[in-house]
Amino acid sequence: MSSKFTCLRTLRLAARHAPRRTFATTSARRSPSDDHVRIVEVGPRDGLQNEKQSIPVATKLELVRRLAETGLKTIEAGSFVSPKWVPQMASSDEILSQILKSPPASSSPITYQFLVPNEKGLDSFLSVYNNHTTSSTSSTTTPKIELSIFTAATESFTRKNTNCSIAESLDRFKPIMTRAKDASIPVRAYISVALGCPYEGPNVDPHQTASLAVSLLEMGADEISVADTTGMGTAPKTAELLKTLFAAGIEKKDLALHFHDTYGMALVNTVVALEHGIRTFDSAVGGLGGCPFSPGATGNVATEDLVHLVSSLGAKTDVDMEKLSEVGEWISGQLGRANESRAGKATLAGLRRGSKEKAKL
Ligand SMILES: CC(C)(COP(=O)([O-])OP(=O)([O-])OC[C@H]1O[C@@H](n2cnc3c(N)ncnc32)[C@H](O)[C@@H]1OP(=O)([O-])[O-])[C@@H](O)C(=O)NCCC(=O)NCCSC(=O)C[C@@](C)(O)CC(=O)[O-]
Repeated sequence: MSSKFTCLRTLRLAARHAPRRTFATTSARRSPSDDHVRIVEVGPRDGLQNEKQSIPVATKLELVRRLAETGLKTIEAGSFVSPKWVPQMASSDEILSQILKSPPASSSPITYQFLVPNEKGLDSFLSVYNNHTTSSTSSTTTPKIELSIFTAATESFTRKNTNCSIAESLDRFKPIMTRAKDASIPVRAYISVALGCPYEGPNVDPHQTASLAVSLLEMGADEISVADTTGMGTAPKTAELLKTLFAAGIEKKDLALHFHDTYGMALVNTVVALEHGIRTFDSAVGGLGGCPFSPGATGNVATEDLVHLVSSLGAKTDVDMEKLSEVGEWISGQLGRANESRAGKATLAGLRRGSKEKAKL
């Protein structure tokens, strides 16, 4: 154990002082062009995992189907974690199976992502995945599937979330990475609580996040999603974190940012990240979400608000704002919760006004 911590400390020091480095990965990285922002819609997973009421699989699948029609190209659809820890995600095998069996209709190919915390989760995932991706299946109709692993920038959160230390979480990932690469499945890696921890407070050392990102990229991760799980992030902290990541040799195209909007700072932090050249962001339709292991943290930044922000800056997401806003309103109604997207609600109000005026003519 102590040697792993020593190793992390060494990496951390290296991240502080090292010249820029490059990482070899096996799959093509996404690098959206400068005026294009890639959105990873996490509503069906991060958005639903914390809901206390049981949500029918049909509703989850309907959410995925409706999101697929909006122009979103990456949707996180479930997670193969322990049902004792996160009961809401227990149906992820069925979700994956249905997506593979009858992919939701969409105008362009969609990538679906699933979380796996350990080899047991990977086994469950692969038993469904391999069953559907036999040689008889046409690769043009099979949707793209990716895996996500997750760790955190503080020991306390890692322990609460995954019942292990940070070093142990990295050890768990090594066989997952090897087996995923053998199956040609890209792997995304999350680093939670990078801008504030519910157990250790708002000041999380950005060098710790940089060290972890370096380890995960060296292990073969195709993308690092750096998460502000608690929403404690601010504009200066976001800028400092990004500068630290870049100084450690991590490139813009390696990174996604994942903001929760607990303090209403998510869009401000997004602008800071855009100014630093980041072009991939995670969000959840209707502002759904919250992590069961981050008490008090509220939803992800709403996808509708993110799309509106990006378009207000003259950049593109290829997402149909009206369709997306309808999805946010629909899923909020299904869950009996308020729609948290201001831009979504404003868009719908505008649509209703427009149709009333048309009806008068
Ligand atoms: C990581 C473990 C599994 C370790 O959990 P553990 O209890 O240490 O594992 P274990 O190996 O001792 O196993 C305990 C029981 O769980 C079972 N088990 C063990 N693994 C699995 C599995 N994969 N699938 C199904 N079952 C599993 C295992 O079979 C056993 O069952 P029992 O013998 O007691 O009947 C557990 O801590 C866990 O599932 N945690 C869930 C963490 C989670 O889902 N958190 C939310 C997602 S992360 C997040 O939201 C943050 C993110 C990504 O959005 C970014 C951000 O905003 O920060």
